[in-house]
Amino acid sequence: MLYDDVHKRWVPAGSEAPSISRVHIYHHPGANSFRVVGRTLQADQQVVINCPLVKGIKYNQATPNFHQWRDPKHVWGLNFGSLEDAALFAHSMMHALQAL
Ligand SMILES: CC(=O)N[C@@H](Cc1ccccc1Cl)C(=O)N1CCC[C@]12C=C[C@@H]1CC[C@@H](C(=O)N[C@@H]3C(=O)N4[C@@H](C=C[C@H]3C)CC[C@H]4C(=O)O)N1C2=O
Repeated sequence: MLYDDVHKRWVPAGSEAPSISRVHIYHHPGANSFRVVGRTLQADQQVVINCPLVKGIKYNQATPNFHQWRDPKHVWGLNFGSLEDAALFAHSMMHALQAL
């Protein structure tokens, strides 16, 4: 999800209706860079998030299954389908942020 600062509300990332997506953190070892990429599970595999991780990002676990962070232009929010997914993603995110 993306936070629409003008209307003060969360909106689904990507241009289509809200849908379940699979979100990965990709590591590029050569550049030691990380990127969060999410695609819808539907056939179209629309990319709904494609966010490079930069040093200093504060990953906020607002609730056990809703985590959020800011990049220069957006505030991203992930509503996890399970607490296990949330914990796993947070663990990977914290690892990435420490490696930067
Ligand atoms: C200093 C700073 O940047 N602080 C940021 C947070 C932050 C802190 C530290 C580092 C990075 C960041 Cl990102 C901040 O406070 N932000 C970032 C943008 C939005 C927000 C500002 C105001 C609103 C008020 C309510 C609250 C909110 O959105 N809560 C969620 C919520 O209302 N929802 C989502 C789920 C659960 C809730 C937890 C699912 C959909 C909707 C709903 O439940 O229907 N807000 C925020 O989080």
